[in-house]
Amino acid sequence: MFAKTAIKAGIRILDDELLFSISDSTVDEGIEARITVSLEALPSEQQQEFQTLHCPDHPTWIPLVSRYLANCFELGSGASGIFLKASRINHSCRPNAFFSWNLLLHRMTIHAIVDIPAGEEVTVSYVFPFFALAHRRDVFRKHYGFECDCPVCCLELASAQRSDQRRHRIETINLAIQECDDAPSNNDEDELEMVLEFIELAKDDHLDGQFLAHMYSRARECYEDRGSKELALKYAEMEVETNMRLLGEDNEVTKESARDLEELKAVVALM
Ligand SMILES: C[S@@+](CC[C@H](N)C(=O)[O-])C[C@H]1O[C@@H](n2cnc3c(N)ncnc32)[C@H](O)[C@@H]1O
Repeated sequence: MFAKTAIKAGIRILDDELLFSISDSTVDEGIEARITVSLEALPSEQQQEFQTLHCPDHPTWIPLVSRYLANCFELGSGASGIFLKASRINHSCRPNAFFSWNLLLHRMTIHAIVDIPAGEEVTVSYVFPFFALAHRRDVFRKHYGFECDCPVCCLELASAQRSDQRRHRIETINLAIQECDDAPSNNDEDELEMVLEFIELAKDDHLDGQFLAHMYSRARECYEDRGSKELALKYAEMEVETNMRLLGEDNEVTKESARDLEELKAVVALM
C-alpha cells in the first residue's frame, strides 16, 4: 500500500471492517477447524475475497491456516481477525504507520506515526518493533513464512549493528521491567531508570509505537510515586500525545489516558 498524497503524522489512514475472527488464535491442532467454522459462516462472495489474500508457502501449515496466520491481526484476549484492506499492508522494522483494534468502533484503525511523503510505502510492524534482529527473523520465519527485506534489515553492516545493539538493550530492559511487576519489592528508582533508558534508546532508533505510550505511562507512575508531580505531568502529556497520534481520540485507551492527564493537571494546579 502506497501513499497517493502526503499524509501527516496522526492521520487515520484506514478504518477497516472486520471480515471474520476467531476467538482463540493458538496455533494448535484445532486452529484449522476454528478458521473453517468462522470463514464458512460468511457469504460465498466474502469467502472468495479471503482467498485473494496473500498465502505464503509454509512447510507445515495447510494453505487455509497459512493464509489466515499471514494476514490476521490480534484483537486482544487471544482473538484475531481478518481485514481485507489492512491485511494488504507490508511490514517494516521501522514502520511509518500503526495498527490498532478500536473496541469502541469495532474497526481496525491504521494511523500515520510520522509524516509520510506521497509515493512512500505505508508499513506497519507485525511484531514489537523493538525486538532484536534474530528475534524478529525467528518470528517472521515461523509465523509469517518470509524473510524481511525492509530498509532496516537492508542497512549497511555498521548501521545495522548499531540499531541491533539498541534493540538488544531495549529487549533486556523490557524483560527487567516486566520482572519489576512480578517482584513488586524491587526498587522504584531502578524501574524509573530502566524506563527512561528504554525511552531514550527507542527514540535513538526512531522507533515509535504504543509500547512508548506504555513506557511514558510507567514513567508518570514512577514520578507520581516519588511526589514529582510536574515530571509526572510531562510524561502524562507525552502519553496522551502518543495515543492521540497512534490510536485517535475515539479510542478507549486514549480517552482513559486523557482522563488521567486531566486529573493530574487538577492536582498540580492545587500545589
Ligand atoms: C499481510 S501480507 C502483506 C500484503 C502482501 N504483500 C500482499 O501483497 O497481499 C504479509 C506478507 O507480505 C510479505 N511481506 C510483508 N512485509 C514484508 C517484508 N518486510 N519483507 C518481505 N516480505 C514481506 C510476506 O510475504 C508476508 O507473508
